[in-house]
Amino acid sequence: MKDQRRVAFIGAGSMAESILAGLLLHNKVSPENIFVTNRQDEARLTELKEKYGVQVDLIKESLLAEADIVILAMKPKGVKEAVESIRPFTNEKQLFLSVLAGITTEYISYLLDHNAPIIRVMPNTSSAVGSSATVIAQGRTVTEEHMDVAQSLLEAVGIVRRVKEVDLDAITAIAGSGPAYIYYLIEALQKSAEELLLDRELATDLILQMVQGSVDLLTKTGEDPRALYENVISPGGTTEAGFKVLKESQFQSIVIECIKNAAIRSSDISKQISGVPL
Ligand SMILES: NC(=O)C1=CN([C@@H]2O[C@H](COP(=O)(O)OP(=O)(O)OC[C@H]3O[C@@H](n4cnc5c(N)ncnc54)[C@H](O)[C@@H]3O)[C@@H](O)[C@H]2O)C=CC1
Ligand SMILES: O=C(O)[C@@H]1CCC=N1
Repeated sequence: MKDQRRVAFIGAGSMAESILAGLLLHNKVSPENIFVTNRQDEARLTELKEKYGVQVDLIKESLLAEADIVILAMKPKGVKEAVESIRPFTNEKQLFLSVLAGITTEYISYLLDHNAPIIRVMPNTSSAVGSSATVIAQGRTVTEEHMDVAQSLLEAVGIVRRVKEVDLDAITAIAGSGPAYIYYLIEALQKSAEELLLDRELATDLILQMVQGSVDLLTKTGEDPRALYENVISPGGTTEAGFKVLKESQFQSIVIECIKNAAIRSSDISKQISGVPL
């Protein structure tokens, strides 16, 4: 069902665009009810207006006056300046969603200086095609009804799970940053195909279907990844030869380190910017 609430995006970068594109693609909110602002980049706002038909304005007062739901989508380091710039035009009836990595609901509450409900959200860029793996976590003054509103809105851009805010650093590292790691792996597969003199277009078609098919098999069988990769490895065969290199270079340990480092960064952002670790 279409949501009649008016949604204002504060920040007009790649994450804001992914979410608004997903909301429009799934007809969840009409373009007349989506308002977008940013710090000062008028050309970017015009680009979004032309591409999606959304309402844009550099002047935050009129934009905020119209909004039922405010989505904070600037970089974490810009949160103080951004929230201070909108604070006079906000009120406790508005529902705030923050997609900012590492920024706690308590800190946003402190910046707003009132008790508006704030839900911390961690989506990913697959929102643009309705395939995000999104979580929502309840801030202090958030009710179940607010959570239902956020869930229903964000389900237009993918699956939504409710979690505790304390788990956000780990989830940010896995599901928020995760697409970048998967694309990096896909790029490595493309580079291998190139070194093996395969046609790039053919290789890309095969790689993408292979990745998609692997996810489909996992999902449809409910098997452990281990059972499925063991099925692929024929003794003395090609996969075993490939795996030898992965194991020698401790591929899984490297991935685990990568995710832990991203989670530490999320927690460090909290400490550096808000000084209030959760
Ligand atoms: N890119 C991603 O895959 C994901 C990003 N996020 C979070 O989304 C947020 C935005 O990330 P991106 O879109 O990648 O960044 P971006 O750099 O593409 O966009 C940031 C936007 O915020 C605007 N902005 C900066 N200061 C502002 C101010 N004072 N008032 C209004 N707007 C202001 C900028 O003009 C720009 O439009 C970050 O906090 C990030 O942690 C969360 C999940 C995934
Ligand atoms: O790299 C970042 O900090 C953001 C948060 C998750 C994905 N991108």
